[in-house]
Amino acid sequence: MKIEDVYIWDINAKWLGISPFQLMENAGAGVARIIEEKFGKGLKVAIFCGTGNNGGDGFVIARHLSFENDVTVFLVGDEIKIKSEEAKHNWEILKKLDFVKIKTLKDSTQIKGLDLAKFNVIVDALLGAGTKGELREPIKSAVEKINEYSGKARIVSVDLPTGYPSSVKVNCDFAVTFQWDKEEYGGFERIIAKIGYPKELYHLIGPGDVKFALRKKGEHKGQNGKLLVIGGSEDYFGAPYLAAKAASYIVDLVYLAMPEYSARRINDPDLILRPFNGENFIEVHVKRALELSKNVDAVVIGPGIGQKEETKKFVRGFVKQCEKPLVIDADGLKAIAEDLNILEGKTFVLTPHAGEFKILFGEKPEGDLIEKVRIVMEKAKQIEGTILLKGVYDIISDGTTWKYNKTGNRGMTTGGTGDVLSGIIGGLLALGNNPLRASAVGAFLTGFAGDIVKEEMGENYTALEVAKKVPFAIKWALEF
Ligand SMILES: NC(=O)C1=CN([C@@H]2O[C@H](COP(=O)(O)OP(=O)(O)OC[C@H]3O[C@@H](n4cnc5c(N)ncnc54)[C@H](O)[C@@H]3O)[C@@H](O)[C@H]2O)[C@@H](O)CC1
Ligand SMILES: [K+]
Repeated sequence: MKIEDVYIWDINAKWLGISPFQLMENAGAGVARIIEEKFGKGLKVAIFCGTGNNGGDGFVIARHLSFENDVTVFLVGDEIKIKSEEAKHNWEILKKLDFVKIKTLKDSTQIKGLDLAKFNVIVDALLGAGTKGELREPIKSAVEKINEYSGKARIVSVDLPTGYPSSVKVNCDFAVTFQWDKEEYGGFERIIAKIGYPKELYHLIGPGDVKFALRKKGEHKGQNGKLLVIGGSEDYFGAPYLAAKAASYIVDLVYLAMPEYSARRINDPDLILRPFNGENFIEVHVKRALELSKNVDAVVIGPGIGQKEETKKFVRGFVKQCEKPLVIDADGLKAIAEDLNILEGKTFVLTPHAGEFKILFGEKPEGDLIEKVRIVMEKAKQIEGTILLKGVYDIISDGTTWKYNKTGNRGMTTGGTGDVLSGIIGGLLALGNNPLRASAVGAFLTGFAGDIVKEEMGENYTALEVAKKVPFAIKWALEF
């Protein structure tokens, strides 16, 4: 696992209601259990704690070990610097215990004079994942003190050897790392303690994914994404409009390419209209559509584009030559279903519901979540692209991994929510997200926007209302 994944999962775990108190308790209990398993009981243990949450884990370890061992806690730093609620809570408990000795070490001279010879286990709970820059005093002296006993006592680091990855770091026998071994870690022995994260974190999309997908890049117009939406026909003008409108809340610029006939009905200053002559897209339009695509970061094609034979040829012609990441939706899916080979070598997302999935792949995704996942993954692997199967649970796979989404409600069966979804995915692709993340976050945000609308007006709403709540869904996630 990467540290980036852990950042996302921490937020999603909180969203599931898993509290920092639970995690800290499990972390501390896990380390204490491993220490007793490895070294037995009746130990003399020194636990060096910092004032952050790594230190908080140390307070919990002290309590767990105190039952059958002789424990001394060295708090390195001032008690008033213990900031987080969970660390403070565990510190207050510790202070009530008569059988745990506590010594506060506020400066390095106190640390330098310490004699630790009587301890057979030293726990390093000074600093962990929150370390910034070179070690400062008095932490630095505490690290040096611990290292004096390297080879004499068993040294166990909590999460990370304090100081890692710099050269001044605790020289531990092993570190107890939580839940996942991170790819970035190396050069010290690690034992993993699970701390109560459920399997959902691998697959369920939450606000952590959104935060990660929406980090702003530039300060200039156009640096935060340019999207082209191609859709509309003599029969439909609302569908491409909804896709473009939704995307306009995510990227800096949205170009909306539509047949002139229906483009005349659009009057929205947030969008840049690019009308094409006639009533429907036809093959001769491919060249100009490709030119437009050169100026953007991603393209959505399909909403309301219709199913005329000429139009389907246009879609296939465009997709085949387009070099930008693509979202192919609605009637666009029906056009490419006739020749999936044109997708070869492309970066793309297909967004079918179950019926469109059957048209694309000749098989209806049925069964429970796991069975549907199997089918979606298999097809994604086959076409070497990303598929988002829309449903009560949206399922997303790029053929290698899969995600699912549970936001949304019954009201979203209203026409046009699929167009909003494809617009948002397009926007997220234009921001530089990979297709899996763009689709996953797109599904989450669309459903969440729908949930916000439902809160306000019940289940009888329309897709435009969903699009307009997208910024609120994003704001909620970013502030989570
Ligand atoms: N979900 C999570 O995030 C979990 C985190 N846990 C623990 O929480 C730790 C992270 O906690 P925090 O974010 O509070 O960070 P840390 O406790 O690792 O460090 C923060 C503290 O270190 C000080 N500090 C930072 N850089 C320093 C430097 N170079 N020299 C001296 N002092 C420095 C800061 O002023 C602050 O007091 C993890 O390593 C792990 O041990 C566990 O409780 C399990 C769950
Ligand atoms: K540590």
